[in-house]
Amino acid sequence: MKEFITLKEFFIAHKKSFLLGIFWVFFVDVIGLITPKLLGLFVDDLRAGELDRTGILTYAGLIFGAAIFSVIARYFWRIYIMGNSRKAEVYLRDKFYDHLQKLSPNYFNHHKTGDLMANATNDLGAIRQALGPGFLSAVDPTFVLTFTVIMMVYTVGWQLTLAALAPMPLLALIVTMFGRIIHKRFGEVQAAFGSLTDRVQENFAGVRVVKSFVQEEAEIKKFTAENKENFKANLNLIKVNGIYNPIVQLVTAVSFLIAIAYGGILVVRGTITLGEFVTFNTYLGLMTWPMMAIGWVINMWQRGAASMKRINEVLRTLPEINDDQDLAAKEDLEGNIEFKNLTFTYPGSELPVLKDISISVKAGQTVAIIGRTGSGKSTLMNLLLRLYNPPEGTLFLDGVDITQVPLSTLRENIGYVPQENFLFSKTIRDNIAFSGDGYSQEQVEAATSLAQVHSNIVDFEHGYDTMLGERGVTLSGGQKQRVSIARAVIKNPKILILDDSLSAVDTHTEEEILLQMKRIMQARTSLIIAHRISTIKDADEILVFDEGQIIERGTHDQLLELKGLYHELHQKQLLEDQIAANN
Ligand SMILES: Nc1ncnc2c1ncn2[C@@H]1O[C@H](COP(=O)(O)OP(=O)(O)OP(=O)(O)O)[C@@H](O)[C@H]1O
Repeated sequence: MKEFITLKEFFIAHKKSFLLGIFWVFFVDVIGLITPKLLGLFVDDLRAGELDRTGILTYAGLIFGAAIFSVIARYFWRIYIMGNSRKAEVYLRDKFYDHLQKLSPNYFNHHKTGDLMANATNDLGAIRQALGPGFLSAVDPTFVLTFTVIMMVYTVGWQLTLAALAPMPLLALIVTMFGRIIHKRFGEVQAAFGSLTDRVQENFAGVRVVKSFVQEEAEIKKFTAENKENFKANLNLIKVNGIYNPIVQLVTAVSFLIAIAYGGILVVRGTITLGEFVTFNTYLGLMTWPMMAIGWVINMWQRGAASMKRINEVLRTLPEINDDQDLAAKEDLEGNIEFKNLTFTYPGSELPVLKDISISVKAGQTVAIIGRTGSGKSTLMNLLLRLYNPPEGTLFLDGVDITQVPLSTLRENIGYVPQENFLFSKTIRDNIAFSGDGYSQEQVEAATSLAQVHSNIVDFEHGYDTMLGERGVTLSGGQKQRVSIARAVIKNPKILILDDSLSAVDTHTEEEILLQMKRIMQARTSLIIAHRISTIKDADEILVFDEGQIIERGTHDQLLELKGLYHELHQKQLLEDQIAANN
């Protein structure tokens, strides 16, 4: 139960409607006690021959009136109690999503999307069930059981009441025992579902790879196996529920057996009237549901608590990358970057990916990085964006340690074109204006013109309103790259990072983009990672990376003179260009 502390603020804010919900349950349960009493009096009056037509109609009218009150009150308990559970679900889902947005990229490297989706759907559903039907089924039976036992003793005395309720401790035992098994099996259902969602999600995301490797059949088989596991887990839960409910009903039937036998004898002896016997049995009937509900409630609360625990585990994960508490307010950056003897190892890895890197970039300069794949180029940019934490004292912006620059200032001042050009399933305009709502059409077009993609966009039937992704068109690799560039430059950033962002555009377009960029980036800093020498040859400084180290550095001409790796790459690319031209 302590897991529900996460919802403390919610409970406090909504205590009034919780109390109102409880009031309406109380009201319904009190009305529920009237009907059996009326029924008993009716039987006794009928037996005594004291009822005429008006008397019968009066009883019928009273019983009907009680039913009407009960119906109205039930409507209100539903509105308050179920309504609150829905509100709690919304509150928690917002909190959960909010927290996920704050977690570092590294968290998502180690947690499966399917599991997080299961948290956001199944777990939140189980919590809602606990707070809605679970809460109702705790309050309602408590009232019903208490009031009914009092009324039973009042009507027929304690002996018959005690005798009829004798099997109830057994029921409590069964309920607790089954509760544990059900809890365990529910956990298995959750795990199986998480695994299934994970497979589906990954499969759809990688559909092109699956098809190009002709793995449809193999994937279908794997899915079928997971689906069966999911089915088995659910069936195991159904089986235990299937035994549980009849056993509970059997125990209640024993109660009735005692009530009829012993109660019948008391009527014959004249200790109680027939009407009281009817009232008592009707009360006993009222107790069946609360008795069953005890198990149901325990079950539902256990599920809810297990789900809450899983959600709490996520909520209690602190973001690895966060602003220091006593951070000086710094709202702007000039764009001076300095890496000082930086050595970096990814969290959880053993070997460093970057070794003793020292680079100094003055505001307005363009520095380019080239090197073999896996040599640590993107890692350097990840650190500059503080997607990972660099060791203290190794990375400075305008002379301030990066850990002392507020994250919002840092990221708002960087225009980043990632290697994977992820675009959202939204319109092209919305994708470009992703970093803010206030961009005008002119600003969007200026960005796309710079990125040389404006003419492509206006050629689409819906122009800037063209939907991308699952619900729309698929852009070519080069178009995607250029839309990504437009998305970064529209921010007018102090620092622009292009991570292999021109690889899919032809050399002529590349030249155009670079020329335009040079114009707007004069007072800004650019870091360009590329594999093609044509992209970087005009940079103020070019760094050649190999196995996490800078092995050569200088301008294009200086590096050619060195006759090292850069020279080798240059020769290779010249040859490739010549072959392409000949073809
Ligand atoms: N999140 C991570 N956790 C652990 N290791 C990582 C992580 N990201 C990258 N690496 C490793 O760090 C090394 C450098 O990767 P990085 O992406 O920086 O190389 P790169 O030079 O940009 O390569 P490419 O030119 O292919 O993009 C690789 O060996 C890679 O496997």
